[in-house]
Amino acid sequence: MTTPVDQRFHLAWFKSFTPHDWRSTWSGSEERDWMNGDSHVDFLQALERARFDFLMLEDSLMVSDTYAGTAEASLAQGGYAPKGDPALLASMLLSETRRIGVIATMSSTFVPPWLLARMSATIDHLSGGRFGWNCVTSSENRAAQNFGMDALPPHDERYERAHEYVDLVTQLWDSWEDGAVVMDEESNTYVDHTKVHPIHFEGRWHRSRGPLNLPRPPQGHPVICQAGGSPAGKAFAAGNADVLLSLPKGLADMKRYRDDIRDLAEKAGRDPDDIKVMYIISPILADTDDEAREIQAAMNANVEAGIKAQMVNWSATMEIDFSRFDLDRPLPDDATTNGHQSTLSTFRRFAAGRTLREAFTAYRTEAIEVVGSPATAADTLQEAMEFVGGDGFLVMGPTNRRYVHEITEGLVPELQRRGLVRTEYAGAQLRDHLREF
Ligand SMILES: Cc1cc2nc3c(=O)[nH]c(=O)nc-3n(C[C@H](O)[C@H](O)[C@H](O)COP(=O)(O)O)c2cc1C
Repeated sequence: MTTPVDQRFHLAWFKSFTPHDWRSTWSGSEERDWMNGDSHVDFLQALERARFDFLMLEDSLMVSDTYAGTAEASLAQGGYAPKGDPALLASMLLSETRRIGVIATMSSTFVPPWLLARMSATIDHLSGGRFGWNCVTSSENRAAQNFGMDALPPHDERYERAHEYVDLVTQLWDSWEDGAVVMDEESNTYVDHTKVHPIHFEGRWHRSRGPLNLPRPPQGHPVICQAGGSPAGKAFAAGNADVLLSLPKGLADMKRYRDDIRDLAEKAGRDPDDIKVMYIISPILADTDDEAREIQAAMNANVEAGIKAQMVNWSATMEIDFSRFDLDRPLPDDATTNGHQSTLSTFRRFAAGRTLREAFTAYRTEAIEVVGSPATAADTLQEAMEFVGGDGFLVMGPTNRRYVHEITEGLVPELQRRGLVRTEYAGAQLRDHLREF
């Protein structure tokens, strides 16, 4: 008898702790009240009812003034700042849910490793093992200047430092043996000191004596997430991450990217099945395919506003002033970044032979277009996973309640009926969800 192949894939959502969708007709009180966290709680509970693996909270550590040399456009847009601390929000959200995981972004370039190890271990304890760290090396000199540096270290050096950083953080998590807390009243011993070890870490970039001052986290090591796309970024991710957020476009690229990561992981001595590659989607859903196409057309109608928003956003992450460029000419060859290099190189390939206006009009962050009724959208996702081989999708879209429910109450039940996503959590911790299939 042959065992049926488990076709299931993973679902997660990407969000910022910002007034995310404040311009939408359907944002409700979110535009004013986002800072108290309540709407995020509702949002995460909806994702948990739909049995998502996790919510990923992005972060950046600055107010950008790259676009036209002023913070005006960036602050007016309200997309990059204001922004709250995602790890603190994660802690609140996890206390209001029971099974779903939350991954928060923290920078290996700016946060001292001992602090990061402690904060993530604390949240992992508070949540019974449902926390993850999105390990980024950060992308902006403006952020570096908030931490007393003149500029960021160069791109590839940041990944070298990050390798060492993860090694150090992992050793700190392991500095308490499992079972160090004995709570033995007879010998009046809460912690057995022979099971708690300094690490005496002496690296090229980082030093720490250790040990950490709290027991090993429930997951041992909280889940590590990464989104590197450059050669240095991919090597780092393949060696260290449990889950990858990726930017490839189209089925062939998606498959190539995943195969590449799995190869690199194997070369690093890891089981490739321990790494899940998630692809970005922004489904446009409606009762019928025609209606969904109409919504898409209406969304695309305001081209100029969309281009401006994209340029302001990328000016912030890449620290390239896109306002300098003539929209009716191609992207200049000398536009380079010390920030998101793979994002720029993907866009450069896409923009070849197009004016900037044409390129920005046609470019989408999503890996594949998902437009239609829940059944059509489910077909698209199913076919993509059959072609690529796994591992799942990261929804990046407006987080007003209406859109969230279209996904969680419309698309997900359709995927569940087809046996393509889970209907119940099998495990209690975030890594259990990721390794369930
Ligand atoms: C889905 C996704 C989410 C990301 N989130 C963040 C983030 O929250 N903070 C950050 O500084 N960088 C973030 N990045 C940028 C990545 O860490 C990385 O710098 C970028 O993908 C470019 O890869 P590279 O550094 O290897 O060139 C994200 C990238 C992707 C694709």
